[in-house]
Amino acid sequence: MTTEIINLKAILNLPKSTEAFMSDIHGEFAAFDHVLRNGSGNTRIKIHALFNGRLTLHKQKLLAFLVYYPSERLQIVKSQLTAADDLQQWYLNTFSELLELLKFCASKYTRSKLRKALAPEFVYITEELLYGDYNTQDKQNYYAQITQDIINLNSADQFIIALCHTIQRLVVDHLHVVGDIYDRGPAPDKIMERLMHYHSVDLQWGNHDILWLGAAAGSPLCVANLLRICARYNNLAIVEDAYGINLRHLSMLAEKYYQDNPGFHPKLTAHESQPAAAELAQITKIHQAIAIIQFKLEGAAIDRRPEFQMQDRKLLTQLNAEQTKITLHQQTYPIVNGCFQTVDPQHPYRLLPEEQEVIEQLTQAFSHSEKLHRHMDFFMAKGSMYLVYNNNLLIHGCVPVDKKGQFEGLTLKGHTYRGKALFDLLEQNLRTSYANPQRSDDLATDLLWYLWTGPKSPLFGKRSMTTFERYFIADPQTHVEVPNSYYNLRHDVKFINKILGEFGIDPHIGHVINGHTPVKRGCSPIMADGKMLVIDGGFSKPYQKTTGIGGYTLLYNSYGLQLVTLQPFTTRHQAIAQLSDIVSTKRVVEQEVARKTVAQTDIGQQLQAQIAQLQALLKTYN
Ligand SMILES: O=P(O)(O)OC[C@H]1O[C@](O)(COP(=O)(O)O)[C@@H](O)[C@@H]1O
Ligand SMILES: [Mn+2]
Repeated sequence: MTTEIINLKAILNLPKSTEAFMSDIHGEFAAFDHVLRNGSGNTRIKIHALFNGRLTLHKQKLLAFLVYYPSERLQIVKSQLTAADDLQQWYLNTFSELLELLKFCASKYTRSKLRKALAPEFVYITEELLYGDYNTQDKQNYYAQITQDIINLNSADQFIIALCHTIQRLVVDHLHVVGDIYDRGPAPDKIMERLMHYHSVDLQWGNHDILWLGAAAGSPLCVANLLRICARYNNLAIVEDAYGINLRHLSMLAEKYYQDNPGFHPKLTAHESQPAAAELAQITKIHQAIAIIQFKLEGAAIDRRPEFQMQDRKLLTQLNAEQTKITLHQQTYPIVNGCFQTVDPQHPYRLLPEEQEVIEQLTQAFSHSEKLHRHMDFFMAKGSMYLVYNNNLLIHGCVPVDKKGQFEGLTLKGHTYRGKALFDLLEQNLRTSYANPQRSDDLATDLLWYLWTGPKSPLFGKRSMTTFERYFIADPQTHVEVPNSYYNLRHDVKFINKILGEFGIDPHIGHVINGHTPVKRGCSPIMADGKMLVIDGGFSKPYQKTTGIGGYTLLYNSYGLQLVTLQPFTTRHQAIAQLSDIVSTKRVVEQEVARKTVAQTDIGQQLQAQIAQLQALLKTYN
């Protein structure tokens, strides 16, 4: 027991490990993967600190890229070093550089934690090489023998790859993803797989993630919205190929009722090539079919849930009899790109029997997709509406408030839920709905759709979503989505202190960390004297025009908080070939006066409680 107390106390004195925060990855797997591999720029910094003066900048870069992409870089090196002796020398140099770097990265951790991070087959050898005493002649021969054996037994590449992966793993100890893994980009499923294999992660749900959780939970409203977005961004392959959901019935319905319509052509990013004509026509028709199903389902949900207070979003009722004009807030606008052929002016929200059949079949398919469930189970296990972690509050969107900063809420059965209670209510219902995918229009399931688009949804954070107006009305004024007052008020320190207090965080030391709203070019992601940080920097390609950068990562280590700005990522191949690291600047948000230790973290608190328990036990035994 005494040894355990000594061990725990020793851990408390180690420097606080590094947390990384990212958000709004929006399906951009390659960029996300690159940032994980380069430890948000941290690896380069460590290499520089360790090798400056011994390795040229170019050699440092080569070492960094070996750590990020070991297999690919090994191939390139081997194709360049054709003489056996040169390659032999490269292996020897590389072993020693990587071991030195590994030791440096591991200095914050206990030996036992490092052991767990090593590839099992190389644990013994690595520990011998790391902790050995190189000075004595016998030992030197022994190490020379080990390294030579690794090379002779053709294990050099595997050993290097294993060391690189361990370094990648040690540079960032814990990752937070503050929402919106899904939608717009091509590979959210790959991001989920990567996260499922990541050593330590938590997730806060974003409004887009809710659509996928909702689809798996049996919500036709979420299914329709997510399919519409996939069609809009030419990403239906995610649904069909990644998650194995058959869109044939939807496609047949679309083929029967819809024609070409420029308002429903998919949005393509600069590097994406235009789909072939037949495919383009098919996507455009599906896009219309599912949008109309969505608007019909939404009208029915609004009627079913007067407590959501969304009556003003029943726009199909505002069309004139010919469906050529619409009246909103006493103003009449012409309809552009109209496609209301399945909408009965007398009963605009009634689905055609075939639409009903299609959406039921699709909802079934989503709630039965094995792979989607694997990903969503992980989202449920690691995810939440908000997280309090080391005195920081992590929320994707906002805490809804009125103009004066008073918490606004949702009233259900006479009770108003606001502030933290609103988050807890919504999370509880989400968990209920996810556990009961066979229910499709109960309150818990409808609340998932509310999370996506409701006026008091903390994940949406705007008065109303103007999807209908964006498709069918030309006047851009109707497209404006009015943000919750939170977004004005969050620049103010007092307001942020109030939010932190609501979630039980000491306002003197805490921060709020948000994603969701891309930080526009020229605007600062650091607000309220550094207590409010917005980290949606534009991983999402369509939003890079607005932000001018490729994303942010926030790092929180023993020295304080730093914000890393990333340049747009092109492709993995190009990154490796040109050694282009996308980290551009690193800004210190807050610097600790003295280096923070484990004792000052949440884990430190738990360890202290354990120590106290052990000490009490020891006393009773003595
Ligand atoms: O860029 P698009 O595809 O028009 O989407 C716009 C919609 O996305 C939203 O901004 C929500 O997505 P974000 O969570 O990424 O902001 C809606 O408020 C808006 O209606
Ligand atoms: Mn969002």
